[in-house]
Amino acid sequence: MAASVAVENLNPKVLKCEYAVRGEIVIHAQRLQQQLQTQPGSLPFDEILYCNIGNPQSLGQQPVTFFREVLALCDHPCLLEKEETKSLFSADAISRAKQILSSIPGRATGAYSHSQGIKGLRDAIAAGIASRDGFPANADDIFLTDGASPGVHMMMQLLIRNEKDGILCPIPQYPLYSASIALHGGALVPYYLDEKTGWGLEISDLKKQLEDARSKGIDVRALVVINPGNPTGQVLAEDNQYDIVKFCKNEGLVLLADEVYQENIYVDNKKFSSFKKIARSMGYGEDDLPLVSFQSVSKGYYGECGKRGGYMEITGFSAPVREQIYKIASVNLCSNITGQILASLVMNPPKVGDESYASYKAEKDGILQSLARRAKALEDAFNNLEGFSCNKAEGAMYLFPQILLPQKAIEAAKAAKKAPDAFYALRLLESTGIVVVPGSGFGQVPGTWHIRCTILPQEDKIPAVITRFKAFHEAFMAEYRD
Ligand SMILES: Cc1ncc(COP(=O)(O)O)c(CN[C@@H]2CONC2=O)c1O
Repeated sequence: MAASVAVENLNPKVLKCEYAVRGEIVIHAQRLQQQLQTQPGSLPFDEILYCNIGNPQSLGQQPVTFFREVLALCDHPCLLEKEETKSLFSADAISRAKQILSSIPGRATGAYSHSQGIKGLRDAIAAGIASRDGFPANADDIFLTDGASPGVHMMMQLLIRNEKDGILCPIPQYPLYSASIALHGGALVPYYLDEKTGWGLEISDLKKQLEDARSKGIDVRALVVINPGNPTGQVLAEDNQYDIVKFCKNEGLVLLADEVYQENIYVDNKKFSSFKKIARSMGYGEDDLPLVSFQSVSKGYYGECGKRGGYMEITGFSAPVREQIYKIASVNLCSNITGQILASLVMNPPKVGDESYASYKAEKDGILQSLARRAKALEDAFNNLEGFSCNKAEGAMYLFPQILLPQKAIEAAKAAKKAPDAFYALRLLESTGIVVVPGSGFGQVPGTWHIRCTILPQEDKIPAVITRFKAFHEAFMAEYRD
């Protein structure tokens, strides 16, 4: 009897979905890692260096002490009754844990919470947003989520009715968006970031793509903006943000603002401004623009990917629509409480005068300054490789260099039935153990080839990464130079 479940009879939306950040190159890397364990010395390298995913703590980054102190105390409240705790935990972590527990019904971190998240934590996050932006924020607009990803899925689920509903997405884009649009059966409407202008976003191109989609009967519902950008690392200029807000308002689009890298800014001439702040500073209020802002505990200087914390702040939607969003959130009952607590800490870190402020600030600055140095070192190294051109990583956690591959390499890739950048990434992995993601996984201007490499290997490993990468690339080019 034929298998009752086979690829042939699965949901075609699942089959259409792709997520390259953990795709074929990573799966091959995991096989090689297995081989290193069972057959040491059998490969031309002794470790796999995962530069495919923005997962800082998997590469040695340490968590922020204050955040972990508070989480530990919240998860084991009886510690707060013990005298010795005062010698092990900072006074402000103890008081913050008590404050958080008092906002949790029954002080029970093991209980389901409100489906938008614990009200007291949402109050704290709203206060943090207001302090960041200088404009009010409302706890009832906040939905705490298990990372930003589920929030993105919820909004796609809400907005996409059928294949005629389109979502404007940047190309290159973080493939959560293309994957979620595919899973929900919608249409991805691309707008190209301009590599020549440092991945700038041209409103004229947005307009052209929107009109082109509408002419084909696509009802474009929303515009996704990732700022700072993944994989491109650009930080939008404020005047560009003003234009984007105006565009969404004029065209009746929901603005989906992915701001998970808001703390990852490495250049002095750019700073992060939330789209909420931009919209409010333009005088746009609740009735002018439907805006969803996504934040996460996975990035920044905290890098707490595995704790699965984050939120979406929803403004500019009518009460009946908000009820539908609440209903979707309620189906999953609630997000995990540890992630909720951490999201409230990330948005309300120690302040000047707090006992932990000095150590917290030293940890935060140390991590961000090191990330900036690593970004610069890798950017310079890539720009010194034949055929590479790499824009500056102004923010986020990635470099996305373009590679001019020789025709012979492109033909070899074709013979291997692989995209040229995937062919390159596979050869890089097999020669050096370095795992990057092919640009094909993010989308790129047709005929151009890129790779995405994180800036996350610990700083003392960066010279070895550069040396190994350079040696591989020189050999690859010698093999395939036209
Ligand atoms: C732009 C962007 N949005 C949302 C997410 C989802 O994060 P959480 O669900 O963890 O909050 C990521 C994760 N970054 C992926 C994961 O690591 N590398 C990446 O490109 C991201 O880069």
